Amino acid sequence: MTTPASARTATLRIGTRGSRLARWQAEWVASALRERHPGLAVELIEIRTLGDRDRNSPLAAIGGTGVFTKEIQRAVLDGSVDVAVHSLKDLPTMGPAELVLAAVPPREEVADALIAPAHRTLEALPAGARVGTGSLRRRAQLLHRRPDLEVVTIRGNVETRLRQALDGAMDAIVLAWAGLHRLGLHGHVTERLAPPRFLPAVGQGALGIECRADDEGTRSLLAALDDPASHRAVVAERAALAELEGGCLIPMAAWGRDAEGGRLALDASVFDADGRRRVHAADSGPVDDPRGLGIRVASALRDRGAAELLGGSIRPPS
Ligand SMILES: NCc1[nH]cc(CCC(=O)O)c1CC(=O)O
Repeated sequence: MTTPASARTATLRIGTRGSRLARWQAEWVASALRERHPGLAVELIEIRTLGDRDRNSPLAAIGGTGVFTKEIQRAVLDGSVDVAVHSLKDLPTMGPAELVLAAVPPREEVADALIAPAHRTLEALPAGARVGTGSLRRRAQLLHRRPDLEVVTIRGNVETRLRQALDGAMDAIVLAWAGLHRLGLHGHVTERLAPPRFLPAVGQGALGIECRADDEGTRSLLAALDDPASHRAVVAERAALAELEGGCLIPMAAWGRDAEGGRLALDASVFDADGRRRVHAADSGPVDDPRGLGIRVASALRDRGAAELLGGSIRPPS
């Protein structure tokens, strides 16, 4: 039997990472739930992930995909929380079968953002300028356009990375527009790196809200937060990524969105590590088959040599 929202007495517990961005996102979900379900009690439970405990190692070295999400998923599986709120970008495509992606709320802008206090734009950066990013996808796209830049690996939360550009340790950094906007830090952005010119990561700008697949009560509460257009766009992007057997650590970019004629469109690219080579594919399909579209675009990428490019890219050691 499904428990109607109004009949629920226990507090709905939301598991979140402790970073300011993660807490903002979980708070957003909590207030949206309270708004949709008056009387519902919701609380946040902070969970430390491997990615939070080790702030210095490159992500690829500390276990690759899922370093920000596994512990939160485990808490949902063992019942210590009911709901996990993730940045969808950080959520591996292959998750535990007992969990379901119950809702994808309206997506933020998917663009990346350049913060280059002195030079303002990618074009205007001088040769040899130091640009900080921890993302292979951003690195490859930056070097694809500007092979003369020095791309420097940086890690840390949004605020830590932003400081490195503002205090002059870097000439520029690239971050997701969405995270900066949510934290009210978008005033520092000097150039928007938006598709189709600069393609985002799979799931960028979207939240992924998970719960146990057999928890009908929670599923129906979460369904009220789902935005079907955002949901199908990320399902298409994630299907393409899964089909290429990639995680968040491969230099792949994708951009799904509703397009003209009531169709769903998907662009995707993969790069080699230094951005010299790029393989691109684009297609569209009916809105009710986002997975099919993702798989078609992935096989087009494969036909154009994607596997060969990715074979030479950095992989987690284990
Ligand atoms: N990997 C970290 C991460 N995960 C989600 C976001 C930003 C928010 C989003 O893309 O939804 C960020 C920071 C960044 O890439 O700048």
